[in-house]
Amino acid sequence: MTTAPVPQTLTLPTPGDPADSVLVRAARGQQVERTPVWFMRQAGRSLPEYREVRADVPMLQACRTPDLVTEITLQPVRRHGVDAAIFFSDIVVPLQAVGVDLDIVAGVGPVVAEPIRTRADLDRLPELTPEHVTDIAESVRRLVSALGGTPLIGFAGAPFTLASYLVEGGPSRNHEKTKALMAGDPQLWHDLCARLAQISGEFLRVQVEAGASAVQLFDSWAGALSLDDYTRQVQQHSAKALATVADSGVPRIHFGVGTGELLGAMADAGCEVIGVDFRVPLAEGARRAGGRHAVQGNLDPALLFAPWEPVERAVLETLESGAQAPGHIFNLGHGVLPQTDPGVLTRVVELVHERTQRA
Ligand SMILES: Cc1c2[nH]c(c1CCC(=O)O)Cc1[nH]c(c(CCC(=O)O)c1C)Cc1[nH]c(c(CCC(=O)O)c1C)Cc1[nH]c(c(C)c1CCC(=O)O)C2
Repeated sequence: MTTAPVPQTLTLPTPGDPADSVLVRAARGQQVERTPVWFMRQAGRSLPEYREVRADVPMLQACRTPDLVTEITLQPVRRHGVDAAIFFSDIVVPLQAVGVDLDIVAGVGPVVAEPIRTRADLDRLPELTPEHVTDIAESVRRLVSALGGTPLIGFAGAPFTLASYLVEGGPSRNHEKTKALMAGDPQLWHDLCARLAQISGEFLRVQVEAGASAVQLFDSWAGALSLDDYTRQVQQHSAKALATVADSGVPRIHFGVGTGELLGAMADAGCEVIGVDFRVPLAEGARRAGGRHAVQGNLDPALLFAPWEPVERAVLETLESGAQAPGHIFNLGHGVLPQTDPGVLTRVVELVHERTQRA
């Protein structure tokens, strides 16, 4: 056993062109000299340097302050030497930007003051324009220049996951009000999702135009749906959000949790990479997606609390499974848990790089 490594001091900006980075090439299924690795929620409470800068600043205020967004986004890149930065923001930021009264409550998640459940409620939800999020474009531009050859991943929440927060009024285990609306008033449901697709798609476009090298659409809670409901009620709206940035040529990653039954339908929504959670082996995920997509994932984030040997074994098994897909971006099967030892994350990055390095 070696001791936990000291945080690396990676010098930014790194050399190179982010459009030609290992992350972007792996996403396109092209040859790479090593398997790229980054972690969902790599910026956040697992890092002491994050807790320090966030100490007196509410989450949404931090997301709208370019100095803080830039610093927090770069923290895990400097510390872990990951192959991509993910833009520090939240899926509810564009909703707040168009005027939805909401807050992110620590330990709970997004809480919406006036949930959207009627036609009149929907009429109060405007479309997103670039003017709503000039600070987001500014943060992205600063990051792209600070990162150099390291790609920045932009992101947005998918219509279903955003609708769940808006309709329920906050986090939900069963999504019962959302499913009741979907079944009880299909026209209102589709109109709500169409508005959310516009908002998500535009939020992605703003980030891509400011220089993001890839995007991820988070449909975190889509796994709560049957394949039939997903296909009839949700897929077309996620497809519309993803199509907004299709012409840009940046790779699109599509991810949700518990989506083993939905991977084919999510792949068909229009993406280059399918995110696979820890419940489905990557090779099987690639097969379910139709055999043409690169995969991203999928180490169980809870496993990082185990001793190093089983962690190492699982990383190697993940790499072996991922090698059978048309391309592999190493990640966790969901976000980094707040109590995770960041030293273990750094060791995972080193292990992935060491074991996959090719001449
Ligand atoms: C469902 C969802 C949300 N937000 C997001 C999703 C999709 C990803 C997923 O499935 O986890 C997306 C998100 N939220 C955040 C990021 C940052 C980038 C990164 O991955 O490093 C990303 C990509 C920051 C954040 N978003 C949030 C935090 C924690 C806030 C804090 O540090 O106080 C961070 C770093 C808050 C948030 N926001 C949301 C939740 C459930 C929570 C957690 C609440 C809690 O446990 O306190 C909604």
